[in-house]
Amino acid sequence: MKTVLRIFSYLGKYPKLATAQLFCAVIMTLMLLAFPIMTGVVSNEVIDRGNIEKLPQYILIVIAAFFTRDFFNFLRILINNTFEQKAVFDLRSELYDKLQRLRLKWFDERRTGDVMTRVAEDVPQMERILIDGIEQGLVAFLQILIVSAFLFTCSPLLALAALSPLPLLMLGAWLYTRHAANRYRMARKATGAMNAMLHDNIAGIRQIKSYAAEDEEHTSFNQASAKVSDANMQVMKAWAVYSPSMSFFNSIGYALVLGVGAWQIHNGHLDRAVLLQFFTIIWALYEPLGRLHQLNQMSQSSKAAAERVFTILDEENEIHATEGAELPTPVRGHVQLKQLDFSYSEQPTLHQISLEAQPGQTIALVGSTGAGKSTIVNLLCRFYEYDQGSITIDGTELNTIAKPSLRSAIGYVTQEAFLFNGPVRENLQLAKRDATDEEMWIALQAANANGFVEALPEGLDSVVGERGIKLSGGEKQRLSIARALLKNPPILLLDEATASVDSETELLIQQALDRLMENRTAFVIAHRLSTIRNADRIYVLDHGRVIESGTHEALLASNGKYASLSKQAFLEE
Ligand SMILES: Nc1ncnc2c1ncn2[C@@H]1O[C@H](COP(=O)(O)OP(=O)(O)OP(=O)(O)O)[C@@H](O)[C@H]1O
Repeated sequence: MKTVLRIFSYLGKYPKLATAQLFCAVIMTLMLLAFPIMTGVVSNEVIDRGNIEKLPQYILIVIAAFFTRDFFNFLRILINNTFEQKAVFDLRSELYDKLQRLRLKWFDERRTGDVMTRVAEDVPQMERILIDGIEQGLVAFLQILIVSAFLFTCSPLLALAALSPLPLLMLGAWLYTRHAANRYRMARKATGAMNAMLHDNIAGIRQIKSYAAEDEEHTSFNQASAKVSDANMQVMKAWAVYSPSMSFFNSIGYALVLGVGAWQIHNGHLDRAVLLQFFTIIWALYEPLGRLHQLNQMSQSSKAAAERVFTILDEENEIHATEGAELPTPVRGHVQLKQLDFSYSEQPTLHQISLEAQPGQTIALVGSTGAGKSTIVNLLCRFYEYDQGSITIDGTELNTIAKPSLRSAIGYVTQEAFLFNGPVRENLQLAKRDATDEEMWIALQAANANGFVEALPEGLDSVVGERGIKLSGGEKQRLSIARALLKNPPILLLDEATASVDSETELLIQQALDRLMENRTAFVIAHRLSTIRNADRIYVLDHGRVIESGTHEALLASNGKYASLSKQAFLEE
């Protein structure tokens, strides 16, 4: 119930629309009474008393009432849809905003396809209760109230007969509702899992093809898909029992009204016209009951979807997502890590890391795979919160700085250059929203990327494809270097790409990187010997600890881990 009430709290944002809907619903429902009332009048005035001249005006009144009802229904549908679109938009926007502020750890533990299902499918699903809650629920509820009141004024005994199936209907609804939420939860979960698999497989379509794993993946997909079908079948089986049972209980009401009405007429306690009126309006009592059952079903489904959406909305934001200390400007770029400990889970990943970069220095991080180099960079970006120790930038403790302030001072060039599926221009403007074409060309030139961008069919407006699929590895790297140059941050984090490119491209990339590192503090997860040689200081990591540090020459001379690493292939020139 708490979840349903929370969904309804979204109504509060649009009180005018909600009131307008209510108004339309009341008018519409009142107009329903015109026909049975006029039937009674026609029966008395025209049929019994013979006032035939009044018939045309009575018929006109009936037509006018039907017109008014349908006109207000038209208005209600319009208002309802406006409301629906606004509410779905708001919620999706709130959810997206939240997603962007969640801790990275949260994403590490989730499947992208499932998160997408929550935004794209669960939001509209949960909104159905808002939309139909008003459209169906409100109208149905009003209709039941108004029609019942009318029936009681006509004949209390017949009205009681008409309403007698109500306890059975309520019992049925309660029985259905008790387990429905769980059935819907299973269905939403299965859909999320299937979409997660679909997302994974499409992202990895090259791997699937290259390993000729199409058939196996198809089988796995079918298994996930069958779970969705099974879960939906459970939902529909319960509905198949519930819906006709409720319809049967309604029908008992008709039989009772007929029996009690005929019996009363026989005993002279009831006018025939009243029984006639009952049969013209009684459908308007049972029809909304049917809608309330559908609404019950919908509210269970909405509830299950809403739980998945609210789980995200209730997650804690990453710390200092928007507020916190500001870095004193201009940022000089003095970065210091002192006795830093960190773990992703129970296993400790970094132990007692201490290192320092003076403003403008290049620091190379080297070490075998899994040693913790990327983790240090992740912590400098504050993608994760460190457990113990300290990181300072120009003397300000990193874990007190507001993320926008921190991240505007840091440029991060990842090993695999990630480009969004849009034009070159938009990919560059990610670094500087108001960058002019001239600024972009200067950055592209410095990154040795101007040549190939000029050669693209639409220059800056050429679309690069998903993850930059339409560009070569070397081109993507240079574009991401241009992006970092455009941002011009005082501190640079660089994870050098290991993928080999031809020597000409290598030279172009090396020049671009040299320009990028110039005049700023740079932490480089270095794979190229040239970068390492030029570094002011090299820190060698092993199993999450700094085991050596110094210049290239000094470290070679000490003949330790660095010397042995430098003989291995990953420190290639
Ligand atoms: N998001 C994560 N969640 C849990 N553990 C992680 C995560 N990222 C890395 N690790 C673990 O932390 C350890 C250090 O990983 P890290 O990526 O920092 O190493 P690295 O030195 O950059 O290695 P490589 O050169 O292979 O990229 C590894 O044991 C790794 O399995």
